[in-house]
Amino acid sequence: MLTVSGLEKRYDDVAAVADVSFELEPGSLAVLVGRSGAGKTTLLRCIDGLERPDSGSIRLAGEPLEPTDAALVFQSGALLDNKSALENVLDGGLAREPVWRELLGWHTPAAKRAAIERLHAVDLAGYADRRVGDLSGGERQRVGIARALQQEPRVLLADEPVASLDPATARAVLERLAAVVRRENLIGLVSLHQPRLAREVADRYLGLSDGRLTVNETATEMDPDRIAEVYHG
Ligand SMILES: Nc1ncnc2c1ncn2[C@@H]1O[C@H](COP(=O)(O)OP(=O)(O)OP(=O)(O)O)[C@@H](O)[C@H]1O
Repeated sequence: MLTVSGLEKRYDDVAAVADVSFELEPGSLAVLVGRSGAGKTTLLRCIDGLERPDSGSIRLAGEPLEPTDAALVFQSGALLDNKSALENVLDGGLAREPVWRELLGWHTPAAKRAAIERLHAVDLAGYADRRVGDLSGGERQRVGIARALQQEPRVLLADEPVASLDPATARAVLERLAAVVRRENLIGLVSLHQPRLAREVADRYLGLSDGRLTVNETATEMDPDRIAEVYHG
């Protein structure tokens, strides 16, 4: 269980995240919704350890969440175009390897095997040697997911992971992400701007408004009108 309690992050006089508390279960995908500026990115960055909250706590199974417990899916634009899909995925795991390996860019056979499995998990089994710059937007985004999985996270986070994709590709990428979360019993939290896609993958909705948590409901508790309201209100 991921337990966020009383989380607060301020930028000068703006509370980007204000007294936010919720719990998320392993094996389920929560969709984070809210208008532009509601605090979604800030919340995801706090959980990933990229921002230091001003107060509150983030715990995993009762222990403080370590930075290596969570991985944020890289935006596809942040991948290295001149490297292969496999190399981009392997780079995701570098933080877990000794510094000398990181400096030399050497990877163990076990890390390579794991990276190939990650590519397989996102339906890119035959793409290991393909240059990322030559892949489609949806394929690139799936490399981004595989790269995050290479960190062996228990919490998988993504900020607008399908924003730049056409609807059919966006659905395929999200379905793959949801399948991995469920199969590997991860705690998934993804911000999404598209209500229709959210309906297809969400196990739970978390809604932010001016930094405050205004929605925390399971997908089965939410009727379609309410989902529309959450997105527009
Ligand atoms: N580094 C920063 N310095 C100052 N203010 C910031 C910073 N990052 C975010 N903010 C402010 O915090 C609030 C929340 O921003 P955040 O990016 O978390 O919202 P968001 O819901 O992710 O928005 P969007 O959907 O547009 O990405 C906004 O008022 C924003 O201007």
